[in-house]
Amino acid sequence: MRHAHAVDSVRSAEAALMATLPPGTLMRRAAAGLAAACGGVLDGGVYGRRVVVLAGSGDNGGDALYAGARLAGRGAGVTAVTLDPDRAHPDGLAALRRAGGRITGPDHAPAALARADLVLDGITGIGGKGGLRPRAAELAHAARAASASGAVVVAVDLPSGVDADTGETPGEAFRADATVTFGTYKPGLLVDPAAEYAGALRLVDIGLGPYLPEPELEALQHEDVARLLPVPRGESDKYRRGVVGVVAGSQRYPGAAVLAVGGALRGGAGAVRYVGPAGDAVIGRYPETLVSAGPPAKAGRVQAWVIGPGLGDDHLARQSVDEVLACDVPVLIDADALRLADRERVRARRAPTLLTPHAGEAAALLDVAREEVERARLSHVRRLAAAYRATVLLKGSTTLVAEEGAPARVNPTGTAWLATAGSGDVLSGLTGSLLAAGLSARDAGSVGAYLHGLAARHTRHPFGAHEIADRVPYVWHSVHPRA
Ligand SMILES: NC(=O)C1=CN([C@@H]2O[C@H](COP(=O)(O)OP(=O)(O)OC[C@H]3O[C@@H](n4cnc5c(N)ncnc54)[C@H](OP(=O)(O)O)[C@@H]3O)[C@@H](O)[C@H]2O)[C@@H](O)CC1
Ligand SMILES: [K+]
Repeated sequence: MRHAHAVDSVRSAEAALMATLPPGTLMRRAAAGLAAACGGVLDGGVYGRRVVVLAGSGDNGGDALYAGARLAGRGAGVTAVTLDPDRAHPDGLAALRRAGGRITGPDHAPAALARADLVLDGITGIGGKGGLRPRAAELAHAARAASASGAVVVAVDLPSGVDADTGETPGEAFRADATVTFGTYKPGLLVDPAAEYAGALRLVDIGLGPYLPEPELEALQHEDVARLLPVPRGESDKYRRGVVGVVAGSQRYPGAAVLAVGGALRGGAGAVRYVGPAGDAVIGRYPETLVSAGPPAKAGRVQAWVIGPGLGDDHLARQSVDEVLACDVPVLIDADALRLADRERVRARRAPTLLTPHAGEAAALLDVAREEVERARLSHVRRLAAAYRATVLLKGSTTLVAEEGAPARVNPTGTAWLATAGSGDVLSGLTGSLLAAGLSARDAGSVGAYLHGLAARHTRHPFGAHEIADRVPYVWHSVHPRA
């Protein structure tokens, strides 16, 4: 599992750890890890390469200057550009001077950057507030130009200008090829739009671990998913493995039913029961489906319901949403059903409810503009989870799963190729199937998003949504070969 902690937690852990160590130890650890990581990103090694350190006035600049000193010690030509020469980290400057580095002011930045092989962004880290101020923004522009001419930009702890806690980018920010972060990930490194500025992530262990509280955010890795995947046992039969009911599709959109059932068949439940008017299309593609014309209340027992893809909003759709919400089993609410599900009824449910909106649907439920949700995804997914007292999976470039009282989850496997018609229908079926197989709403949401993203990454693009469903068994096997 990858963990991300809020700035306040990092600061408290740092203070507790620092009290046990000689002064300067943590910065030395950070700088050593940073310098080693820089060596790794420079093809052909450090010796003789031109490094430009952009140093702000806080400890983030200190880290960058100390790392610059180490790189100079390994034979790099290092120039530090201090944003404010009178306030730059004095010990860091002294270390760099001793190692043979040059120190200059912002006026000389364009010339230095034009020849750089490597740029270290040490303007702000977790102490940054708001978008970059004008002089720092100019350096970010100059670094972008250097990057376009082939320099590698490495952000120190965070790309300067992104919000560490929220993943928001309130103004100008650095764009990095890689970010070397210290002690723990920060939410802003994992959540878009900021995550897009961070490039490849590298964590340097500085010993904070024992002092960190519960994370703000976590991201499942292969081994976590392998542990959570439902695996049939010797005594399993199709009912014990779980039956997932799918209420989807309409005369107008039969394809949504086919895609949701396609996802559901690949999510580990023992059987898929389809309820709705698209039974012929579903059976034509997936003859193993148990089909009934409806309504859901008469369809027979299921361990979880998925309702919404292509459902429409006619009388039948409303009745189906009512009946499904009345069931005492987990329910996944997607697409059209999000609009039809009464908030108070969802809040009153005792069995788990999982809402799976994209940004536009989440915005409509919260009565805000879509751009607001996209700008601050983490806070909006949390607001929605609180408003509905439910688990919420917010789809998008970095899919998030939130539930009150637990760390939010961010999906690390997403790809922009998933922005294709019907992709959400497959996800809802797949995730509902995991619910029926016994996973909690939070686990089902995050495992569903993980497999869905991974399947897309392993499908040749451009692809149609049904191909994602077809690819799930392959990635399931790659995550858990023995299951
Ligand atoms: N915690 C840990 O465990 C460890 C932390 N470590 C390191 O310390 C870093 C935190 O250092 P920090 O607290 O000194 O703050 P930092 O990020 O340098 O920023 C403050 C400076 O930025 C400026 N500034 C602010 N906003 C700005 C803006 N929009 N645009 C432009 N400038 C802006 C602000 O200016 P001021 O407001 O003072 O005028 C001030 O000069 C952390 O990220 C990590 O790298 C490691 O060494 C080891 C362990
Ligand atoms: K930085």
